[in-house]
Amino acid sequence: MYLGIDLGTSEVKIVLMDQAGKLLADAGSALTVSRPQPRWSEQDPEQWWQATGEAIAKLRAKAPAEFRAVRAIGLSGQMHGAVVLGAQDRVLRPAILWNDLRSISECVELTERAPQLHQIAGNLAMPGFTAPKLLWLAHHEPDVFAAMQMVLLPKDWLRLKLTGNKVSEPSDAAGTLWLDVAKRDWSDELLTATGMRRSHMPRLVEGGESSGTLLPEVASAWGLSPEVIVAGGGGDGAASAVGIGAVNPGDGFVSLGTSGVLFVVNDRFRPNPAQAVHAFCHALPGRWHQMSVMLSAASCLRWFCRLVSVDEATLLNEIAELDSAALENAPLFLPYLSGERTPHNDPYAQGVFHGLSHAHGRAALGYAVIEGVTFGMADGLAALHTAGTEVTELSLVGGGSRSPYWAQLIADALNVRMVTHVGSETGGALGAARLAWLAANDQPGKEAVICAKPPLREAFTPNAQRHAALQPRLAAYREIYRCRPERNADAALPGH
Ligand SMILES: Nc1ncnc2c1ncn2[C@@H]1O[C@H](COP(=O)(O)OP(=O)(O)O)[C@@H](O)[C@H]1O
Ligand SMILES: O=C(CO)[C@@H](O)[C@H](O)COP(=O)(O)O
Repeated sequence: MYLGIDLGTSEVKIVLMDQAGKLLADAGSALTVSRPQPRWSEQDPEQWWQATGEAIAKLRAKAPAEFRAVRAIGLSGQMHGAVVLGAQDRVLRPAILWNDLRSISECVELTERAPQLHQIAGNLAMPGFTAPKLLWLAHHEPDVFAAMQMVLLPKDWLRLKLTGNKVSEPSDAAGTLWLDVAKRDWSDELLTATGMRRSHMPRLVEGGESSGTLLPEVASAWGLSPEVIVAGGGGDGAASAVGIGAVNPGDGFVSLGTSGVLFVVNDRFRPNPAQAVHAFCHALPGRWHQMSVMLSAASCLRWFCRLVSVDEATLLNEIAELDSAALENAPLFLPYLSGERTPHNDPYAQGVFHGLSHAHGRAALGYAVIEGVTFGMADGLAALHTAGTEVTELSLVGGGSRSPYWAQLIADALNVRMVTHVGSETGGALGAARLAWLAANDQPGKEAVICAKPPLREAFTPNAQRHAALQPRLAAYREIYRCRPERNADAALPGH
């Protein structure tokens, strides 16, 4: 048996997978995000650890005998977050998350300090990434920066709690802006630009390699053997890719989680910073990927559902009842509730409802929300096209993949066949379990078996008529962003 733990933004999700790759059980425990100042986004790592313990207890109760047979654990997690450790591995402040936008001017500074940044890291400096956060700390919390001995990514901090080892792996490390992405190793030049050294960084293993075994006290608390291996794992994008078998060049998926991701596998490092496309390492050796990232995707739906006191499934049913005239006349929505990365790299971008009238009820507004997120994905796909990447089929993963209506809308808007697989909604957790299986297995040819595509659940073929009908609305959506008000001077981010 293998466990996959995905430290998401809204939830820790854990899956139990058997030795045939079948999902036996899953469990989760919710997380909250703290926003103590505008544009800040933080979580207390202790909350991650507590939620992981709760989810483990739920999972063990569901399948006690199978749980005891776990041989290896894989980790997946929200990327880019900075967990700053001092002496004795003490956490010095709340973790600064991937959707935190405080380090805007530090991105400009970092780009000036490291002119080679785009070539080495393959990405624009964006406030969500880890390196600018540390420059911000140096400027605003110099005592914390001076006491810092190590920076860990969120899932790698969980690993420290599980194994006592400070280890990361290339797929998540690529999102720090400290990695030489082509070489899959830390870059001394980029570290120096942030006032850091290699000794501040964890050791690197590949995602399907062992990073250590469970600490005896954790093994005993969880009822597992201390010989259980913890695999390198992956950032949640790369781990989700492993979970749905997107492991060969050209394979890709769309993730509708808190964030929105369009991910395509490459056989080599293919940076294209001009379009704010991310170019990172895959969780499997010798492979990279390009990715467009929306800072708010299904989280826009959650936000709207809370505002109008309805759950997602009910709202989506109401949306499905709208006729074509109602869809054509629905308001437009810009999903930039926490700025945007691809294609704008604009932390100042804001959400908009446009074109409201007395005729609109919550279903029309709800439609506008999911359509706006879908148009954000269409922009992401256009950015990947400019970066030379073409796709004909994409898997859909994450919480948003529970809605067949939304899957069809994405197929129609992107003009790409969308598919869901068994386990699609579990996102990175399934991929983490597969990486654990890889780490615990030394059979030749194991990757083709372990990382195969899971059974197909549903396919959504693009409807040409609907694609055409959506084009004027997509054009208007793009125009509304172009009409945004002037921002202040430090909005001059690279690529913006
Ligand atoms: N039935 C549904 N249809 C569409 N979206 C849904 C549904 N149920 C939940 N969601 C959305 O899924 C999102 C959570 O997805 P998840 O992949 O768990 O996110 P994360 O990994 O960021 O924690 C929420 O924003 C929620 O609104
Ligand atoms: O910033 C990114 C990828 O670059 C996000 O994908 C985070 O990794 C958070 O993911 P979710 O919580 O939405 O799964």
